[in-house]
Amino acid sequence: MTSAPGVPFLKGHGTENDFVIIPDPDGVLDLSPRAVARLCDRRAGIGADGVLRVVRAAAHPEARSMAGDAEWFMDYRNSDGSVAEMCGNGARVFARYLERAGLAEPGDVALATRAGVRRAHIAKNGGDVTVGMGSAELPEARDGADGEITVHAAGRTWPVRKVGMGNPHAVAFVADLAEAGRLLDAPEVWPATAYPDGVNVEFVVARGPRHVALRVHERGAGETRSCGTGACAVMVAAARRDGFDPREDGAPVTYTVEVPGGRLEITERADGEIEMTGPAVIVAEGRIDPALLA
Ligand SMILES: N[C@@H](CCC[C@H](N)C(=O)O)C(=O)O
Repeated sequence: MTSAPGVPFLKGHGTENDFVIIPDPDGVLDLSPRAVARLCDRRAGIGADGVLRVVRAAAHPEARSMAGDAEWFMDYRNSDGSVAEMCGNGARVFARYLERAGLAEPGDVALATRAGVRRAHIAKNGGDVTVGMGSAELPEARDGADGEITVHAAGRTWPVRKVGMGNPHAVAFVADLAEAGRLLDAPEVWPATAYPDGVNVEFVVARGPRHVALRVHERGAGETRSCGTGACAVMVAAARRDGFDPREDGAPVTYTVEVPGGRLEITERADGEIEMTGPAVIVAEGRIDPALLA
């Protein structure tokens, strides 16, 4: 019996942030930025916000040092082919893939990412996945000599809170999510020097006590239906705005973060660690025509 031609893939999503998953345990695939962009093209490719390549940590130069702590490396790429440090929704879908492929049991699994080792907990029977997202970096809102950081979209301007979740975020509180307009282009953040490597921008409204909703424009992907790291950045910015700081309060705080594609529960613990819980679904699997990867 001969095996079917093409490169195996799966398609999955977490709160409708969708991914092409490519198992490549030995790290032999040459996944160029062009190939990633073609895979993610919603008309000429499979279509996705990003690619999750599943590589044994020991087989990847960027992850080898983590191989003692995590067997699998999440090689995440944005839909334009660029590399990002971390993807929160992707981490849940990655864990779900490991479970489905028999590479991890329901329960705890460690994942190597470019932002470091992250620990996930996979609930039984296809239930939610929780990921330990690390702690947030919250520099002062003011950016040194450059003054206040602002974001501009649809002819309006808002101040932003700068938050690092392994990757960069600019969080703007708005009165209405529609104020940001259609977000066909990346919102402009000033000064550009505040984010030398580009930025993910979140617009946020309050929905109730410890309950917010967001829209996001992702670096390298455009407006998406959800962003896990973005939701964590928003949760921390909202918590500080509401007067919660678990490290000082000595008590955890949990927020519900609504995204266009669903909802996430996010807790900041007293030690600063942020835990995000949400769905992770695999919807299809198949084979990629090698011409698409050329
Ligand atoms: N959708 C992701 C974030 C993906 C990376 C981001 N676009 C970046 O370039 O930093 C998430 O769920 O966190």
